[in-house]
This record gives sequence, structure tokens and C-alpha cells, in this order.
Amino acid sequence: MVKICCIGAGYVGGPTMAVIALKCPSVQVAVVDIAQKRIEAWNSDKLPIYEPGLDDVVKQCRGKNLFFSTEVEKHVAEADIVFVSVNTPTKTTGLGAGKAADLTYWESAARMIADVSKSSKIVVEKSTVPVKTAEAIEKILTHNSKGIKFQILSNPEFLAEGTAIQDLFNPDRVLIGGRETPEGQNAIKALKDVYAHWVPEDRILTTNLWSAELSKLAANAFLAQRISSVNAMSALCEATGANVIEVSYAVGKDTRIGPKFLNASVGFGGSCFQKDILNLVYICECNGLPEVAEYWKQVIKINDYQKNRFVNRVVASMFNTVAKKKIAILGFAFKKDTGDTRETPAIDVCKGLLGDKAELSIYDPQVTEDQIHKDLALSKFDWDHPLHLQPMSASSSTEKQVTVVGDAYEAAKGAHGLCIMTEWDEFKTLDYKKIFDNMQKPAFVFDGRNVVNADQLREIGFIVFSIGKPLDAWLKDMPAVA
Ligand SMILES: NC(=O)c1ccc[n+]([C@@H]2O[C@H](COP(=O)([O-])OP(=O)(O)OC[C@H]3O[C@@H](n4cnc5c(N)ncnc54)[C@H](O)[C@@H]3O)[C@@H](O)[C@H]2O)c1
Ligand SMILES: O=c1ccn([C@@H]2O[C@H](COP(=O)(O)OP(=O)(O)O[C@H]3O[C@H](CO)[C@@H](O)[C@H](O)[C@H]3O)[C@@H](O)[C@H]2O)c(=O)[nH]1
Repeated sequence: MVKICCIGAGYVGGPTMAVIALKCPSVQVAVVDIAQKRIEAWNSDKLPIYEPGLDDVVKQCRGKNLFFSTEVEKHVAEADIVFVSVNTPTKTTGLGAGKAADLTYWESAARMIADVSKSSKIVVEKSTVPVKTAEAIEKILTHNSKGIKFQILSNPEFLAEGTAIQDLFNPDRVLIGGRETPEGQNAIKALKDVYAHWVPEDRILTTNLWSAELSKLAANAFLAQRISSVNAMSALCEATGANVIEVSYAVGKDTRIGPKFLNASVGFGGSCFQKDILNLVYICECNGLPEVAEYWKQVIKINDYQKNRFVNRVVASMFNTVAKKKIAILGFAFKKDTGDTRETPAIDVCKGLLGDKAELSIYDPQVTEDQIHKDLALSKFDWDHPLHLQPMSASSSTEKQVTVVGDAYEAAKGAHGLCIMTEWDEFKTLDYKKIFDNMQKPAFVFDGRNVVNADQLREIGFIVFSIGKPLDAWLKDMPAVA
């Protein structure tokens, strides 16, 4: 029986390994983590992450061929294939701070693998890492290996949160990079055999190590670039009377461009896009390619511009001040169907409004009150001055300005304005007449996700701003400065 161990029971390690266990009953899978609470949650009825379909998959295999454990060393020692799916955040201090990937967790996992291994192993990079990381990992493993052989593979993960199970069941492709030696090719084959249990052979791509590592960063950069492109267009649409929905549709009909990932929004969030592009920028700079670095940096700059533009629009529309005004925030997660708030645009928008002394009433169906307060208490990372990351003091007024409530109607009660930050389905079908009746007048809706029917809301009496759509007369009279 092939034994797999995955180090890191997070958003990637948990769902990925659960699907491998489900699709490969003959493989034993152990997911290990140093975070005891996380492992306890994986072993309970309330999993540590919200992901449609995940509960069902875990229930089918947990205790049979899927195990969650804190006994990291034991399971690593026993495994034939070790996936490493630890977090690789952006460095906040030292060389490359604000851009480079922090590989501390990866390096400590690699050293531990070398320490505890008594038999040969395939070590798989599942985390997103800078191109050439496998070379460094190989050095750590071989210099500490006591003669044991390791083969390193790069097998980046392309799942998106909210659709992780669907993406894992039916991936566009599985990418495996390895050394071009006979041993490297054998290792590729062993991993390919695992995926071949459910992924058609023509969707399993094999490449050299560096192509696999770089393809992951490139894919995220291309995806994020599409969003920044359409968001840049949304600003021009608002200025000219064009409608970004119509423009995206027309542009996406060109089969060379395609229709996906062209939804204008308040900005992209999530733990990956910004981190991976900054990492790419850093790698370009280190390789003497400043023009290429500058090109990709623009994707992030437009994303920041889009979030600022949104805040300015809200404040400008409401007579240039939101001080002491209640604003309802609908949605806090970075996208629907997840409780994840990492880099969610809602954080920047809320902070912008709090900076203008607004009082926020926030509702999200999956994000806890505690998480929202934590997210709003950290000051924004200053990329130009990376050493200045300071949590705001606990006594800061932010907590007093923020209330977290249990539904959208409560959030909107008595509010002057309502901002939609996440495209949760339930926001499409709210009783907006009831909401309007309970709000201050004039009542504003700022739709950061283009989920509401603006015409219907206008008939009710709302003043509506939708990203990239023709502006109400009111908004034209109060132009926001970006
Ligand atoms: N979140 C996504 O949708 C997604 C998708 C594709 C790729 N990725 C990449 O996958 C990697 C993991 O992302 P994530 O979102 O799952 O992160 P995460 O923070 O949810 O999970 C990482 C886990 O690794 C654990 N860990 C860290 N060091 C460890 C060690 N030495 N031993 C045991 N456990 C350790 C942490 O406790 C944590 O639970 C990142 O490189 C990310 O860029 C993420
Ligand atoms: O047309 C679009 C599509 C997405 N978004 C936003 O972009 C962000 C990221 O969305 P998405 O890519 O769906 O979710 P992630 O979970 O961040 O997944 C991305 O990042 C992962 C981590 O690397 C990769 O594995 C995935 O392939 C890649 O899609 C979210 O804030 C979305 O609301 C838009 O604004 N407009």
C-alpha cells in the first residue's frame, strides 16, 4: 500500500488529500500539522475551513484511509511520498521584505524530513514557491540525508477556494515537474499513477522542475492581470457611460480571449494573487529584469487603485463625509463560498471608511466576528516601508466603530449606505424594499460585485453605484477623486 503524508493541513493540504484518499482507496493518506487546534477540527464535525462538498468527502474516508494527526515525524518517516503544503507568505522583514516568499516553514519542513527519514522518499512541492526552490530543497535534503535518496517533484495546486472540491475532482490539468534523470522520471511516474486514478492521462502534464514552479506563478499572474484589466476598464466605463458588463461580454466573445475571469469588482483578494505576483516581481528583479518586474507590479497597483476608488466613491457620494454615519457592509470574505478573509478587499474598504470615521455594521454568512475584528485591527502592510508593520493598539477606536451582526437586514437597519463586498448568492435575493424602508434617506447602495439589479433598486428609491456601470445623476454631480 502506497503511503502518502502531507505536511500542512490548510486550505490546500486538507481538501487535496481528502480527494486523493477518496479517489485512491488503495493509498493511505496522513495529513499532519503542527497546529493542534486545526488537526482537532479536521477530526471533528466542524472542519476548520468552509468549502462546499468538503464535509462529504472527508466523512467518506476519514478513519479509513485518511487520517489527520499532529504526529508529524512519525507519519513522515513512514511515507513513500511526502507532500509539502505549508504556507509560503510574503516576507515582512529582512532581505526581500514585502515581495519575496518567506520559505521559513518550507525549510524547516525539509530539514525535518531529512532528519526523520529512514527510507527513500519522493518529496512533492505542493506549496507555491519561487522558481528554483526545488534546487535549494534538494541541497537541504541531500546534505542532511545520511545516504537516503530523495527525489523532488513540483506539483503546484491550481484549485480556487469556494470551488476546491469541484476543481480537484475535475482539474483543467495536473502539472508535475521533475528532474530529467531516470530517477526523476520514475518519481514523476509514481505521482502520475496516483492522479491517474481519476484524472484523464492527457490532463496530466509533465515538465522539468523549473517550468512547473514558474507555471504556477505565471498562471496566477495571468489570472490577476485579467481582473486588473477589466477593473481598469471599469473606471473608464464609469467616466464615459459605457457598461463594463457589456464590454466584458463583447470582449470575451472573442474566442482568443474567452469569457472567464472578466468580472469587474472592487478588487481581487485572497491569499494567492498578490503574494504570488510580488514574488514574481522579486524574482524578475533578482534576475536583472526590472522592466518585466514593473510590468507585473502594475497588476497590483491597479488593484489598490480600484479599492481606493471604491472608498472615494462612497465618501464623495455621501456629501464628502461618512463621519458618524452608519454604513452596512455586506460580505467580508474575499469571494463567495469561503470563510477566508486573507487579503479580502473588504479589509481595505472598511479601513478606508473607518479612516473617515464611519460606523460599520458588518455581516458575512461565513466569517466570524472575532476574525473580522482581528483583520481590522492590523494596520495595512506598507510595502515601501516593510519594517513598519504594527498592530493597532487594542484600545484603538476601531472596535467601537465596528459592529458585527447576524444578518443583512440588521446590518442595514438605520444605515445611510450599504456596501456589497462579497458576491454571496443571498445578497441577490434580499428584500431590498424592506431594507430601504429601514434605512436613512437618501439611501445608498454601493455594489462592489455587480450582484444587484440596479434598475429595480432605483425604482425602490435607492441611489445606486455599480462598478463600471453608467452613473446615476446624483453620482455624476458628486465626482469621486481616485
Ligand atoms: N489557498 C489556496 O487556495 C491555494 C491554492 C493553491 C496553492 N496554494 C499554496 O499552497 C500553500 C498552502 O496554502 P494554504 O492556503 O493551504 O495555507 P494555510 O496557511 O491554510 O495552511 C498551511 C498549514 O501549514 C502548517 N505548517 C506550517 N509549517 C509547518 C511545519 N513545519 N510542519 C507542519 N505543519 C506546518 C500550518 O500550521 C498551516 O496549518 C501556499 O504556498 C499557497 O500559496 C494555496
Ligand atoms: O472575474 C473575476 C474573478 C475573480 N475575481 C476575484 O479574484 C479573487 C480571487 O478569486 P479566485 O481566483 O476565484 O480564488 P482563489 O482561491 O484566490 O484562486 C486563485 O488562487 C489560487 C491560489 O494560488 C489558485 O490555485 C487558483 O487557480 C486561482 O484562481 C477573488 O477576490 C475574486 O472575487 C474578480 O474580481 N473577478
